[in-house]
Amino acid sequence: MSKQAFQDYYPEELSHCYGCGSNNADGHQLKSYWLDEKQGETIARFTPKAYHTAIPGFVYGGLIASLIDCHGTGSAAAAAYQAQGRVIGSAPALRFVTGALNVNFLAPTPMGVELILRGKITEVKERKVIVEITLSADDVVCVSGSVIAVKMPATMG
Ligand SMILES: CCCCCCCC(=O)SCCNC(=O)CCNC(=O)[C@H](O)C(C)(C)COP(=O)(O)OP(=O)(O)OC[C@H]1O[C@@H](n2cnc3c(N)ncnc32)[C@H](O)[C@@H]1OP(=O)(O)O
Repeated sequence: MSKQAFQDYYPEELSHCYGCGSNNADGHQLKSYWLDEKQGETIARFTPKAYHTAIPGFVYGGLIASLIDCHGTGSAAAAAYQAQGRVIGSAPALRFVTGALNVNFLAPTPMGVELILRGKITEVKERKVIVEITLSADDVVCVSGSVIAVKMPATMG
């Protein structure tokens, strides 16, 4: 696993994201890493707080969607650097936003355990990266999803 999170390379001015920005004290501050860079596999971990409850004992689906979203866009940025043979974080910055987010809730996600997000890069183009993601709790895949990440338009930053 890589030591530094992809989000740690985001510049200060782009680190306010509710899902993964280190400058957002009220956000989730999700951190994503390479699990196996050669295979295009990434990982993130998150333990929901009590207020992330949907029904007592189970995690709110909107939280799960945002974790998949940010693990996807972070993984996309890392994959884009990799595809260009560049060191992650080097200038000019490569940043991705969500073009499309698909989430399938396969089984209820229990509260009280660490959730594991695994990403697999399935397509890398100059302006678009697709990441397939699963979310597991206690080794059970509770959610699958995908993110179509598109290079951040100049109008956004
Ligand atoms: C910096 C870190 C930030 C972390 C971000 C965290 C995640 C977020 O919450 S981001 C905020 C939510 N997202 C947004 O607000 C984005 C708003 N949308 C936009 O700005 C634009 O529609 C944008 C950038 C997604 C696409 O722009 P557009 O000019 O249409 O892209 P374009 O260059 O034509 O398309 C590139 C590729 O993406 C595909 N694509 C674009 N949008 C979509 C979509 N909605 N669904 C599927 N595919 C899409 C195109 O088909 C094209 O694919 P291909 O190359 O295979 O033909």
